[in-house]
Amino acid sequence: MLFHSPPFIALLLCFLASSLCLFGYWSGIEWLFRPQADGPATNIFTALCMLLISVAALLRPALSSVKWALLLLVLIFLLLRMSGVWLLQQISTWFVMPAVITDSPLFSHAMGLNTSIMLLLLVIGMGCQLWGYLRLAQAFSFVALFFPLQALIGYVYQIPDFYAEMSLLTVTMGLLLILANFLHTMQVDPLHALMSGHLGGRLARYQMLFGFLVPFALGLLLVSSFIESGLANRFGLYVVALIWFIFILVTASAVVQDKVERSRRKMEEHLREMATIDPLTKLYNRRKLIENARHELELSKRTDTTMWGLLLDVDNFKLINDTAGHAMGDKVLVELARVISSAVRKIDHVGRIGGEEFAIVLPGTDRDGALTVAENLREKVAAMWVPGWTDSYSPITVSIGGASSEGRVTLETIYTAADEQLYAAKHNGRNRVELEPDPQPDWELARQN
Ligand SMILES: Nc1nc2c(ncn2[C@@H]2O[C@H](COP(=O)(O)OP(=O)(O)OP(=O)(O)O)[C@@H](O)[C@H]2O)c(=O)[nH]1
Repeated sequence: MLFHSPPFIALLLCFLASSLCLFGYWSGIEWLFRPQADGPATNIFTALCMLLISVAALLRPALSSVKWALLLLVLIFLLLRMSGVWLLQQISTWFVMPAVITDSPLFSHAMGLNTSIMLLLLVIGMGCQLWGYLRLAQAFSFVALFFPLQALIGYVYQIPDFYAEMSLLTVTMGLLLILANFLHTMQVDPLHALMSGHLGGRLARYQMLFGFLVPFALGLLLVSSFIESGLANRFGLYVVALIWFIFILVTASAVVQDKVERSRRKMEEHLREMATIDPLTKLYNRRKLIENARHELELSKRTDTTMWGLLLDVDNFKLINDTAGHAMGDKVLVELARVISSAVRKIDHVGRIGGEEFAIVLPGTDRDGALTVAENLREKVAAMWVPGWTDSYSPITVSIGGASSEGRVTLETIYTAADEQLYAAKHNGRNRVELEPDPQPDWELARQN
């Protein structure tokens, strides 16, 4: 399961790379800490800091005090390095390192300044992350990205000033830690907007890719002439600045676009809700219920099953309005909707199709099932408690009429039959359920006519 988590893989790789690097120092295997012969090496403290940071990030969130302690240790190393403290250089000589390394003219006690700044930004970013300031954490990682990116361009363009003492190994580990930090803070903007699956995000990702590749590739074509003219440094800086500028521009536009898209989606959702949901009871409105019922009818024809339709009407509802006011009537309707919804199955459809009239569609149900549901509903409504009405006046009751889809082809005929049963329930004294005893098929009705 852990291997499905990208930050875990990035952190593990960083952990392994830094461990191997330290092992290289200990065992005298130079290529483990100096990936290019005669090129810059990953300093022993850089490897140690990378190791501590990756361990801190890999630890479970519950071990936050250990995480803080490790980060603090790294911070102390970095501050000592940046203030040029002699002590740090001395400490490195205490490490048991083969003389072949320490005697080499290429051996350096000091971590490169660009590496120190990158690590400092990463540590601060991780601290923000632990504190819960994810956006700030992301911003620090974003700025930290500048250093390995600049070094990488330096390596490709062969401008030593650009990578200075940052080895390719340090570049890789730095990129892995930045990637892990990004993945940890993915749920907040601007990264969230950049990674969004919607059009804005997708477009921004392409823009980002080309915004990097195009200046980078053009620079690669032109850099040799600049090296000859001695202006390679300035040209390299121009390319890095250009890439950075494009990154910022694309990120900002992705955030704005994402915001616009989010509000558009919200509006669409609102409109869809308005078109299908009854605002008072939050049940389906008449239109949507009819649409669902038609769909269920077609399905029942295909699967050769029976569907039942119930019509439910509040008894003497006018009395509630006239006695306790319209607001009380609304309150009763809302409570009624809650009771009906909780009394039916998830696959049933409930809608408010008129003032105090509700309809329930019961797919795959026979007469006994429909009767059980209808009686259960009637009883539940009669036991319903609405403060201000049932405690002062009378219980609320409903009349229910029902008809089945058996032998019927259209929804209208089911509705008419159910309405007749509802009328009968009202006529026979209210607070009653009347279901058609023997649904008459259309062809029989036609024959009778
Ligand atoms: N509070 C409230 N009242 C509504 C709403 N829609 C319709 N009504 C009222 O519901 C009442 C329906 O009254 P009638 O059709 O006479 O039915 P009834 O009083 O329930 O009588 P029976 O159905 O015969 O038992 C009317 O007074 C409508 O104004 C609504 O959304 N809120």
